[in-house]
Amino acid sequence: MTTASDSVLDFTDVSVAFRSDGPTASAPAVDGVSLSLRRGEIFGIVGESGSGKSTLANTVLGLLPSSATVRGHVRVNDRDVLGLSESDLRALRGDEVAMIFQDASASLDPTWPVGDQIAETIRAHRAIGRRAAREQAIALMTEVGIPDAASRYGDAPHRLSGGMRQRIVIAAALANNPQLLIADEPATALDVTIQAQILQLIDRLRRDHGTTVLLITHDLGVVAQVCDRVGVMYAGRLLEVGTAHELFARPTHPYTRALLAASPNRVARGTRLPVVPAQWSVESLHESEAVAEAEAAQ
Ligand SMILES: Nc1ncnc2c1ncn2[C@@H]1O[C@H](COP(=O)(O)OP(=O)(O)OP(=O)(O)O)[C@@H](O)[C@H]1O
Repeated sequence: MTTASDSVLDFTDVSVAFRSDGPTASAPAVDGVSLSLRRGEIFGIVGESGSGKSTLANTVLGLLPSSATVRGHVRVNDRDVLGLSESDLRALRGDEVAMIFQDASASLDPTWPVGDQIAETIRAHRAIGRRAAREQAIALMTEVGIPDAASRYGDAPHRLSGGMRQRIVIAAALANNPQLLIADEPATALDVTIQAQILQLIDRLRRDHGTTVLLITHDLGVVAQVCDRVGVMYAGRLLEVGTAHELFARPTHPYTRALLAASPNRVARGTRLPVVPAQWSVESLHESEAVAEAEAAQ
C-alpha cells in the first residue's frame, strides 16, 4: 500500500464532466479514477484518443475550462489542489509540478531567445540575478543535450529543430527541479529517432533528479520503452494498472487484451493503440480476441 510519504500524486475517485449546450448530458470525460504515483516512477497513462487521459492530467494544474466540473480529490504531496486559488496554482506550476505538451512550439514564445525563456522560468520562482539565471539556463540546456549551449542561448525558437525545441521546453520544465513532471504526448510530433531520444532524456532526468513522471501516450512502444507502471484508460475509466511487464505479459482486463491482440508487434516503437468501436462491450472484445487467436493459430 502506498503511504503519504512515498506518493507524490494521488487521484481519489476523480470524475470530470463538461457542461454541454445540448439537451442531453454528455458522458463524463473522466469517471471515478483513483491512482497513486510513487516517488521517482514513470507512470504511463495509455488509452485511445478521447479516453480522458489529458483531461485527467489537466486536473492537476487547474488547466480545465470553466465548463468542466471536477469531483473527487487530486493531491500533490498530500495537498488537495482542486479549488486552489489562481495564485496558488501559479506557484505550484513550474515549481512542484511542471507540464510539457506535444507541441513544443506552442509552449515557447516565438520572438524570444530560447535561453532567456529558461532563465525567466528560473527567475519566476527564485530570487536570483540575471547572470546567475543565464548560467543555470546554459547548464540546463547542456544537460538536456543542446550542443554548444552557450552559443544557442540567444537563438529564437524557429532556429532550432523540433527535437531541440522540445529539449528547450524540457529544460524550462525542469528549471526549478519539480518533483512531478506531467508529459502529455511529449514526443508524438517528432520523428521516430528523435522521439526515442526525448524519451531517453526523460528517463535519464528521472534517474538523475528522482523526478516522478506522469507520461500520457497512446503509443504502446513508449510504454514498453520507459514506463515502470501503466494505467489503461477507456471511456474515462481506469481499467487496469500494473507494471509495464505485467501489462504486456498478463493483461487482466479484456479491453487491454484486445488492444494487445490487435497490436501484434506491440513493443515496437510507434505502435499506436487501435481505436475500438465507441459502443464497446465485453462481448465484442471477446469476439475480437477469438478472431485474433484464430488468426494466430493459422
Ligand atoms: N474542453 C472540452 N469541452 C468539452 N469536452 C471536452 C473538452 N476537453 C475534452 N473533452 C472531451 O472529454 C473526453 C476526453 O478527452 P481527452 O482530451 O481528455 O482525451 P484523451 O484521451 O487525452 O485524447 P487525445 O489522445 O486525443 O488527446 C472526450 O470525449 C473529449 O471530447
